[in-house]
Amino acid sequence: MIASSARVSATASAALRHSLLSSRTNGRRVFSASAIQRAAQDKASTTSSSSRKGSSWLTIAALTAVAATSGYYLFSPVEGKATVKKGVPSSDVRASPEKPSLPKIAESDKKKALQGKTVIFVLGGPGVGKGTQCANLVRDFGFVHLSAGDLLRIEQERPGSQYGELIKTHIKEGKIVPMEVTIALLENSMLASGQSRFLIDGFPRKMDQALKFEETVVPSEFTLYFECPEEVMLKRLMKRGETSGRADDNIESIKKRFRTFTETSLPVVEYYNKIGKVHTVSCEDSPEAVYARVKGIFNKLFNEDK
Ligand SMILES: Nc1ncnc2c1ncn2[C@@H]1O[C@H](COP(=O)(O)OP(=O)(O)OP(=O)(O)O)[C@@H](O)[C@H]1O
Ligand SMILES: O=c1ccn([C@@H]2O[C@H](COP(=O)(O)O)[C@@H](O)[C@H]2O)c(=O)[nH]1
Repeated sequence: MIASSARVSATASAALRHSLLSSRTNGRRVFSASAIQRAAQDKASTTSSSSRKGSSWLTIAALTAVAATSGYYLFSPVEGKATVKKGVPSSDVRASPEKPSLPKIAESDKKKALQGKTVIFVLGGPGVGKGTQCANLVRDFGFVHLSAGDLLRIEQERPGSQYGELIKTHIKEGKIVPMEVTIALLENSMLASGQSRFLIDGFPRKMDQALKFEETVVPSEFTLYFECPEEVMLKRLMKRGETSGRADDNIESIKKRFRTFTETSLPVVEYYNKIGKVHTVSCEDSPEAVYARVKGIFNKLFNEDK
């Protein structure tokens, strides 16, 4: 059986519940950077057992949340260690002295905080229904849903983000954003949530991302793969595009996304399939019918007859 969720303080989980934001696109829920920061700050402030700043992982969660919103955590590895150094990201030597100083987050503390976390990768072509099904799993199985695409869109719009422009052009072109950005966003969100079970939606999209995430964050339990013919996904995306406001829900971007998925992301599914770590679900039917299949898989794996 797969590990169940960790205990979190009532205040912290209430803060997290209240701070979950609905995305503009299709009602799916994700942690926004500011929501994570608020929740983590509440969480850290309720922790009396933390003997000194930076010593408990709850504090780490708060720091990573601050880092997530400041962008400092991204691209700041020091000699291979993901540390935050005196508020100056190693890639940004122009950082001004008035920027806040962030204490170091030791790799070993991060590792400890992430130990035993359950991660399920949710993959499938663009518009197959990953977000729709993840929402059901959040409701019924207490998972935290982290959509890599949504986290990137939030980062793209964060004032002052040094990655905004890069993310924007990659998304429009259906290209894959450099993995350092996406992995940092995912890892920060996992740490800040303080929760134990994660659905990582739309990631990894490339083999190197898969290997890096499993090596530096946490190995995945399995991949939930949603299968669907391209013409069905196209129809869904075009319909969603009528109201989503997404820069990539248009025919030109959709074609590019399909190509990237087939050429770059499908090999990830094939890799996990070869080692027996994929559950495939056909997605042509109604959302309810698809969920009945998904639920069947999760009921067996998590031994919870919902
Ligand atoms: N089984 C289904 N039948 C019909 N429409 C569906 C089904 N599942 C999802 N949809 C609709 O299709 C659109 C795409 O679904 P959703 O956003 O969940 O896909 P996604 O895989 O998360 O997309 P993306 O790859 O862009 O992240 C949405 O408008 C959603 O309401
Ligand atoms: O790991 C990831 C996830 C997403 N992207 C980029 O975002 C868009 C949209 O992703 P959705 O999953 O459809 O929301 C995707 O086409 C990529 O450009 C990424 O680079 N890496």
